[in-house]
Amino acid sequence: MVKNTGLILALDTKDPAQAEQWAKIADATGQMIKIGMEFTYACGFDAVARLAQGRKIFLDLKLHDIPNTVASAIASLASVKPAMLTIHALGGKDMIAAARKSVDANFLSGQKPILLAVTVLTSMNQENLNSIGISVTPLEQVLLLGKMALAAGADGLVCSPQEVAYLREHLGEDVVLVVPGIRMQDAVADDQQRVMTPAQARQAGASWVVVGRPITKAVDPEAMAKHIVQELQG
Ligand SMILES: O=c1ccn([C@@H]2O[C@H](COP(=O)(O)O)[C@@H](O)[C@H]2O)c(=O)[nH]1
Repeated sequence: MVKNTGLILALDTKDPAQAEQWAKIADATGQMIKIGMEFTYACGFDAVARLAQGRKIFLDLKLHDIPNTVASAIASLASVKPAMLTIHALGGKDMIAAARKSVDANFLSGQKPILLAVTVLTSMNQENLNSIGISVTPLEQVLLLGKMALAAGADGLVCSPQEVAYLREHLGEDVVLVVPGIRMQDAVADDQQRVMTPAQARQAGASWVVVGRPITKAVDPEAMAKHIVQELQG
């Protein structure tokens, strides 16, 4: 049976008023919001905390540094109480294990964020991988990093929708798979390379899809969010 897939709305803006307006769309459709580097660096953590009030947030800062630095950074994020948090799988198993330890030590039980490891960015294709010295396919690289990250303590993975069915086959039904790289049929992909539609991502087995521009740049963002929620419910 195909499970339902949740929608996470990416609030990629430097404007707190704009972010709040989009967050209200997520509230109205009962969805989670994603706050990333753009908003956090432009507006600061007080603004992140204000947006997070009464909401579930996915804090997508893609931490990637030496283990001690990542662990300390995660401790500093505890006050924001994110529901999900990202680190880069490319930081390796020691960094991921340190992130796991820090989540367990610094968040109250019941308030621990889902620790997600970003595998291969959805903006990368085979040529991009080759250019950084990786000769396997995106599919193989995502599985390799995914297995390593889960063994080191991550709760789930960020990958493209194109890898989801393969990961489900190899990693099982329970792993949390959060999936950006979502575009409507025949829409422009922007800087995304490995894309699928919301319905295809659901069919493949995504736990959550992350959608930004297809909603925020739509003529009617709320109507588009509702449409995507419907697609995700089959
Ligand atoms: O591999 C990744 C990891 C994160 N993202 C983030 O998702 C959204 C996608 O936005 P769109 O406008 O729908 O393309 C964005 O915030 C990225 O930072 C990703 O795209 N790929």
